[in-house]
Amino acid sequence: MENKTDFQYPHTFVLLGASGDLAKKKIYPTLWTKQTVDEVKAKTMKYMKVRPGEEETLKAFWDANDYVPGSYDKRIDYELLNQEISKHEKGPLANRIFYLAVPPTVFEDVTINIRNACIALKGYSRVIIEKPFGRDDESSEKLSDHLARLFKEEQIYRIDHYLGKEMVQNLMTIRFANQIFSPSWNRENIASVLISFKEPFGTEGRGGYFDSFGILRDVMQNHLLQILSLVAMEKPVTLNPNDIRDEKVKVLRHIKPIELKDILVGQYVGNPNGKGEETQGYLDDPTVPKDSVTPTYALAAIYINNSRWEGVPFILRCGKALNERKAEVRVQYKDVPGDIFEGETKRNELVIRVQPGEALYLKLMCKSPGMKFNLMETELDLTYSMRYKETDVPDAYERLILDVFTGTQMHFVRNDELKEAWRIFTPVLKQLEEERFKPVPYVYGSRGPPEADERLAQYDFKYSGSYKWQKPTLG
Ligand SMILES: NC(=O)C1=CN([C@@H]2O[C@H](COP(=O)(O)OP(=O)(O)OC[C@H]3O[C@@H](n4cnc5c(N)ncnc54)[C@H](OP(=O)(O)O)[C@@H]3O)[C@@H](O)[C@H]2O)C=CC1
Ligand SMILES: O=C1O[C@H](COP(=O)(O)O)[C@@H](O)[C@H](O)[C@H]1O
Repeated sequence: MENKTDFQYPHTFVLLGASGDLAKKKIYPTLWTKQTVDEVKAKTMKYMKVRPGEEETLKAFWDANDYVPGSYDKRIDYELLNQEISKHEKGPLANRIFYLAVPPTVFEDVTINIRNACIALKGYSRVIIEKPFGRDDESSEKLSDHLARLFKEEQIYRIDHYLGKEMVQNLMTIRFANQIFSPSWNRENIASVLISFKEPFGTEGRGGYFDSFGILRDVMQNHLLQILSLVAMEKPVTLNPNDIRDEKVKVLRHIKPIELKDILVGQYVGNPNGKGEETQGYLDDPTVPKDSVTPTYALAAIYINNSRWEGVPFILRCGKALNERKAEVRVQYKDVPGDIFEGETKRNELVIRVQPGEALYLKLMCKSPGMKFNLMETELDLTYSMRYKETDVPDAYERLILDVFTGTQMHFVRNDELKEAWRIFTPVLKQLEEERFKPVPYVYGSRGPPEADERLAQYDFKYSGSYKWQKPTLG
């Protein structure tokens, strides 16, 4: 039987929303890393990572692009698109991938028109979709039902680009290919798990979109919850994508909907001593309503009601306009019982740094080197830039788009996962919005609202303040 993903056959990649922000910043640069239209090209060029010597390949890449203008809701335009694609489909097999980088308002029209006018006749048709997958359980289900009427689940690739990040993909390996972690990965040994996302910039004039979603929908309900499920799930039966996603769904089903008492929401205010953008608070963004209560920061404690995790807080924390860019997982072990070191021991912590600079480090206690018998905090450290100097870590979208070509759904969100995620978040989102719950302020460029550190302590995450890291020097 012929291999339908064989790259000798034409694969048409249709980017709906080619002139938009997502296309410009993520999709074209990804496709290139390996488009026509001078307009698209001009907008995109500054985001393309072009290495010396790749100029010819870049030219060939742009030459292979066509731009078909049209309306999202007019079938005739899709028929023209279909004709355009067909021109390139010589030979017996040809596949089509449709990337929907379009606003949610046109989503239904676009998918119906693709289904009615653009389905491949000589190969597979796959659709890649990006969040928002709805804004609550009801709207998400409506969208899922709509898609299910048009496409089979195996044709739908729901992107959560965090699932394409090196260290997120590494979570399963760290957990299930190392006997050292498996026996301690439970409530007996682990005090808390902290999963953080921090960005050092605010909405910068793009608050219009953000304001109707907020950080909980933008980051927590998807990226952070996906990471949580990989950290907490049971070992899958095999590496088959459905076996893995079965386990992710199972662990999510053990989580009750988040309650208001377990959530802290914040909104950034300008820093009067800052420079440029830093002086601007969220409400100063002209595209944001002046009385907006949309959170730009959130911390939530999630409990997994199963025998492995009962009582262990999984703290999800995310925010914009903070002091740094960072995404990481901190698995904090419990205090050593029966301490013989007069309270000097500090908790072990396994840190999985997703970005920037992939790293895995385990904080542990050692005797300080030398004659004394003092304890000191130190680490076992795997820093990717040091250990894997020659390896180019691909961008999340590069991996994920390649997965679509090859039909690998392991790193994509299945319909039932999405349903569970909305079940967990919808009640609290509704409550926050219906009560117009006021977020606590935090200063642009800070670590977030001071109240967040109090919450961390409340949820059994201990910060010692004494750990000092010495960056290894070469030689
Ligand atoms: N391989 C590598 O590249 C390694 C790098 N390092 C670096 O060393 C430095 C220190 O390591 P780190 O693991 O952060 O250890 P720390 O113990 O210094 O800090 C742990 C985390 O606690 C949070 N924190 C800071 N202040 C408080 C507070 N008052 N209350 C509660 N939480 C607080 C910070 O995160 P937040 O601000 O997000 O709350 C911080 O990341 C970091 O810059 C780290 O990147 C360390 C080891 C290996
Ligand atoms: O999905 C989103 O992610 C980006 C952050 O992605 P990263 O890969 O740069 O960490 C965030 O800026 C955006 O608000 C959100 O929608």
